[in-house]
Amino acid sequence: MQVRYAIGPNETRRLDTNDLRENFLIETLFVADTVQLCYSHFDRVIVGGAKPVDTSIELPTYSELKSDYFLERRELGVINVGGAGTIQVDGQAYELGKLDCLYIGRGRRHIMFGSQNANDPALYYLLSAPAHTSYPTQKAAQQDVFSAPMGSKEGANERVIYRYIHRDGLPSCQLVMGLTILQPGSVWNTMPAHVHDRRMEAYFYFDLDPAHRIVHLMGQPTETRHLLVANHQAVLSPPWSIHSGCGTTNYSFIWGMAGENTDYADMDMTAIADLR
Ligand SMILES: O=C[C@H](O)[C@@H](O)CC(=O)C(=O)O
Ligand SMILES: [Zn+2]
Repeated sequence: MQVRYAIGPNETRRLDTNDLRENFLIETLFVADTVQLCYSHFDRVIVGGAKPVDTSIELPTYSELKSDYFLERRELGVINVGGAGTIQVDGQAYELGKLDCLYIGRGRRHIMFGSQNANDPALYYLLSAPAHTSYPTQKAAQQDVFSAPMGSKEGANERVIYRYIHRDGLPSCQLVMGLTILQPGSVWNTMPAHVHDRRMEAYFYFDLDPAHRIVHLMGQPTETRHLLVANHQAVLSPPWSIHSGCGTTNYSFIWGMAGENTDYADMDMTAIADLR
């Protein structure tokens, strides 16, 4: 498991391209028959991916956690961005099609990730945060969750936002999680941009043509930086940072947060004209 320390806006403004990428970009989430994880000290969130191809894979525990099993003190949100698969949670099977979500509560010991077809493996995006209590393990299918169209063709940001884990959806201790799908011809996400100093956020970009890139904007609203991001890569957004992006074509992304509250609408907006 990689470990990333939390750094602040004063150090961040002095970083060059490589240092920015080493601190905030997670390049590799899917490696066949493994779990890849990155432990961030921003709200102690773990971001990762599991890609079972020829075999099912068990979520291991890690020496960094000093726990008997991964979810001893944590909760986990999972969204499948690949082919159909099954997740076993203490022997109970949950089938996840593409864009279905599973919330797994604190205290669940044995988590097994499987694919139905090795030629079209499941790709499980993982987001975990410390948890003070145990909420029920529940699946949310994409067609059953709250969704809202956002943006406009004129703004090049016509998109649909799906909320899975949040105050009015699947309950959790800290996790808030969902995804956004941009329409063909739309390229901008999250503009006007916002911060929420009470929560960190991670963006995971998917369904992006491998030849294309996202120009992801981060930093304080008046001190922005950018990261060039490829398909299946994730960005850590500190609580003090904006998170917004413009693609060279359309794409989708999973957003996920942890911190002070599970209120999706808690955002402090910045006017576009105030960005620097
Ligand atoms: O805090 C919430 C998040 O940044 C996202 O949900 C924003 C987003 O999906 C979008 O504008 O497309
Ligand atoms: Zn946000």
